[in-house]
Amino acid sequence: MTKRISLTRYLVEQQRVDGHIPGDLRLLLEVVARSCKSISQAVNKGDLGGILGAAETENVQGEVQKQLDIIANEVLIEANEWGGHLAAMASEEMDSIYVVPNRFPQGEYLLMFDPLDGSSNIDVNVSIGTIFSVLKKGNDDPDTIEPVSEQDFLQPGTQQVAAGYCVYGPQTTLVLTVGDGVAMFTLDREQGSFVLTRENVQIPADTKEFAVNMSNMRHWAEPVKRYVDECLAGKEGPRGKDFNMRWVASMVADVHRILTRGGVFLYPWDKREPEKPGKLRLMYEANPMAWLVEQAGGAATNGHQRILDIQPTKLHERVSVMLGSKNEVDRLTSYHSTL
Ligand SMILES: O=P(O)(O)OC[C@H]1O[C@](O)(COP(=O)(O)O)[C@@H](O)[C@@H]1O
Ligand SMILES: [Mg+2]
Ligand SMILES: [Mg+2]
Repeated sequence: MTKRISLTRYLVEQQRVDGHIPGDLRLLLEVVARSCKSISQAVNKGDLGGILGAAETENVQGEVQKQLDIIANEVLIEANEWGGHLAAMASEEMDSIYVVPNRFPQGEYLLMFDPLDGSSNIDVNVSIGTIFSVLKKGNDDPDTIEPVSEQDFLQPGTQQVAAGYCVYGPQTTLVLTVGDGVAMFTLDREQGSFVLTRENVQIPADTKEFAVNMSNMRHWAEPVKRYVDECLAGKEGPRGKDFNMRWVASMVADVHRILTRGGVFLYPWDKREPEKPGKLRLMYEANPMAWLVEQAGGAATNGHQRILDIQPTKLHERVSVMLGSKNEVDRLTSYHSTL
């Protein structure tokens, strides 16, 4: 029988044997994983838990919140605030940062999350997830301790010390990187623990599968139109091969498929709201996914710049996203520089 490695053991090994993460970060990630387990339980209850449907509120982005958006946000805040490893948190569902109250032990990390990604899929029983990213508070000098502010969060994705997501689908799977490749853990519901099921995940450099919301095609910029047109032209077109298309409308599920079997995911800028760089949020959607994809040998760009190099200017900053199989992302980048 093959040895089962729990998430806890994997993290201990990352800390002790490989020296990749400090003890504080390990404990923080365990709390995040426990929160995902609770969210998974709430998600699984569905109608039985009375938690489906919209809440009567909007988030800072003007999107109608679902009850589960709010529940997942509360689970993450409540579980993490007393853990002792965090200075502050930020979420898609909160206008500004949440500073850990000083009645709780303080830590040096900053946790950001999209508590429930793919909200439009909650009520129709399609995969959804939680995305998270961990940064270190910039100022470590104990003599000049300043209160944590939004400014502390505005670090490029290259500064992440851990990132991942948990997808609530037919299985609940937590996917994680601490900068040492990508590992996947499946929730064993009977045992109540995450078990390592894939290590050293690799995205093939080439693919025949793309993911994009085609209904927006008429709004896209020329380079994206060209790329998708060429995929659609199939064997008879310049690519000389047929492509398949998938669009779950939950970024977690689409990225999970790409990490599992390759592909390319696009949520590009479009002219419906030309002043916004894109729909997805840089800090807690694009950055963690971009790091996971790069750690698996793929690439992630906004068309002009590597996503992880973008210097954020605000917490809820948006970004155009193209990520996945490296050769496809490189092709998209080249189309942006020539058109
Ligand atoms: O409905 P659209 O326009 O295709 O958008 C789908 C995209 O929006 C998102 O749902 C945004 O996430 P939230 O549900 O967290 O707002 C992505 O997960 C997904 O890729
Ligand atoms: Mg989201
Ligand atoms: Mg969300």
